[in-house]
Amino acid sequence: MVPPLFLDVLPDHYILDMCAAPGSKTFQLLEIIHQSIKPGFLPDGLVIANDVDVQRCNLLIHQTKRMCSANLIVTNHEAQYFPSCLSAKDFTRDEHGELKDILQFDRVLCDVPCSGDGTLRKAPDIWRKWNAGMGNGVHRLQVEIAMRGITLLKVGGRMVYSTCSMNPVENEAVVAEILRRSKGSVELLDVSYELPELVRRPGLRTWKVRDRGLWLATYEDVPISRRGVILPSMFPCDEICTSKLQSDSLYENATLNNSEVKNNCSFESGDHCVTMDIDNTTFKPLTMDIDNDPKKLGNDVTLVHISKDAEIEDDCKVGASQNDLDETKAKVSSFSLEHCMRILPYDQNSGAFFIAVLHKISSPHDDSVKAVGQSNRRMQRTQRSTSPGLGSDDQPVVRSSIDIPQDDPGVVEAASAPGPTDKFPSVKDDQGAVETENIEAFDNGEDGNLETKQTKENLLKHGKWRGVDPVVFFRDENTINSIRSFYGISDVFPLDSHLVTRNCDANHVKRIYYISESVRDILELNFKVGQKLKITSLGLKVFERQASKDNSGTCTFRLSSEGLPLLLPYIGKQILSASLEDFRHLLQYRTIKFPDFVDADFRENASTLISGCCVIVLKEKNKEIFQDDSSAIAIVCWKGKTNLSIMVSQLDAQELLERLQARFGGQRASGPDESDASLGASAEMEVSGAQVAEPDFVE
Ligand SMILES: C[S@@+](CC[C@H](N)C(=O)[O-])C[C@H]1O[C@@H](n2cnc3c(N)ncnc32)[C@H](O)[C@@H]1O
Repeated sequence: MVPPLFLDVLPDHYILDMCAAPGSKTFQLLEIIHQSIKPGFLPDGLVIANDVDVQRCNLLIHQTKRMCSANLIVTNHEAQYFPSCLSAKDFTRDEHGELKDILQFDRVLCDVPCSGDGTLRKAPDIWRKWNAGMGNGVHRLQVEIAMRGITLLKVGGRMVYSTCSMNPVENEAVVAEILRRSKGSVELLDVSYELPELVRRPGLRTWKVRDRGLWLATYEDVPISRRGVILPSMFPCDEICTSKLQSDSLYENATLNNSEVKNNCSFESGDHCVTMDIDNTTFKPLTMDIDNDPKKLGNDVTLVHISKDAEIEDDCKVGASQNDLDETKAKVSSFSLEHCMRILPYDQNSGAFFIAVLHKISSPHDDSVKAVGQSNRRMQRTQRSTSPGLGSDDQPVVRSSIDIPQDDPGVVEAASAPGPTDKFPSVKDDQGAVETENIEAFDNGEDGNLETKQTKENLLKHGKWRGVDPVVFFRDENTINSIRSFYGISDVFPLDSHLVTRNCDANHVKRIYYISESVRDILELNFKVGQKLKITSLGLKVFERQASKDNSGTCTFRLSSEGLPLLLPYIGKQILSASLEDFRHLLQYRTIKFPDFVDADFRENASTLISGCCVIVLKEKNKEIFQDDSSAIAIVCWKGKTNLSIMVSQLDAQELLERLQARFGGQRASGPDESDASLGASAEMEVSGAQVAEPDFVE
């Protein structure tokens, strides 16, 4: 997947994947932070993978299990209200004046929900379902999520905004709105030199908005009745504006007049936007002459030439009457949106998708904090008095997974119509604002505001999220010591304060998870601020309670397969190496009686292990055990009175057998499933001298 590749991720980065499920990009991000790390070590960074849909979160947890990462937290929030965990009461600043104790990220991936028209190739039913309203319907949410991402981004950090749509309303319009709102503290990066092998096309700087069969060139063309649905930010510029910083010939013939704001300009003429001296009746807008010759596209992203007085080339005339097109002239965005990337299916046989790479240059200025907060409140008051109410449009309504009570004023505000001079309305950005902090300048509200009515309702009294098991540090010393001693886990490997469970009752803990230092820091911050993070899953499952038929002398917690790669280099007891032949037999027959092992030494050593969980490592190159080799293959087993059984699922065992075959060759191994079915599942089979027997642990 391409978007994560533009994030320029390092192993020590704190990364937020805002809309992460089903997790293919999260997986990639985890791979990147882990890739240069030695076995038994963890990167300093972490990934927080968030999704509003709890079922999709579960899918993500399942998908990312294969990464065996202790550096992952999965959360379940509406991304636009993702908490920054700032405790308004007791925040502090470090020596550089940066806020401490606040959740901010080096990298943010903002792979937002979109209309998905770029996935047509693999989802052909989109041909039937698609309509222009789909893009218009998600634009607001996309901006809100992206703005939240910018707020949560550290100064100097990078955010990638991506969709799998080609609709400019979901793409360039969102990026332009981010730049407009951030007033110079965020820049759109030109990454044409990064990933040169990727064929990409430049972002658009001009487009029209389609609504109910009409092509709309400016917000002024939007019928009053549609202004709750079609927003100013959907247009290249919701005023006739261009950047005074842009001194190139593109705009040199335009008469710039900083003092005049015409055309119901809805936002302040700041650093990035000045108005042109125009008259609505006589003005011929600057238009773009986009060279669409595919041969000249590709890596060259500086394709946009603007010729004064040229007519807009509207490449999407289907359904638009010529009148529509003649009467409305599309505006040109003042931002360098050509730095965005459009990836088209036929350039390199992929899906179509859009990527913009943003860089946070500075914290927003204090005055912009007030301006944004005040203008939103002003706007909301206007809306309260002018709102036509819900249900007045035919666009898809974007709702969160959390049911919003009908009487919630925020919802009415969100769906109501902004007046022509209103900025883009934001839901619930008005509750208890603390206007003194820079962090909220980009915000739909600062942390206190983000704890919306809905989330407060879901956060029960004692810092516990409804429907989610609490996260608790596992500090039961007796159990930790018994685990350490049973498996001979080296003191070098820290267990204290790295183990968590999802059960407050230490006596009934079933699973214990290992968390990296970075995850632990976030968790401690989360406790400090009253558990604002709704954590669905975290860390790496390392130990599981295991009942056995004979409990004498054994440890009540077995090792988990997921956690084994991390613990392997530190395990000193209950570990043996087996020859390829015996290892294969174990995988094939799952339980083998000691006399049936081929290697006499292994037979002897296995029978003298303490009953209970143990680890069998595949012996290679005559080395006895080489646990700290990243290519070491090991499985969790159970030593019974008379036999050894693997604690690996049938499917995983089969996959491992296939990998062994690919790596070492030899006959393709078949599991008992593929053997003579007439023997029956309970029958003892003799294949290559190995016998299937009953395991001694309770499954
Ligand atoms: C394009 S998909 C993300 C794909 C994902 N990044 C991947 O690579 O597998 C968009 C995701 O956004 C989630 N979503 C929709 N609205 C959301 C919101 N308000 N906050 C967070 N996630 C949201 C959807 O559940 C969906 O999983």
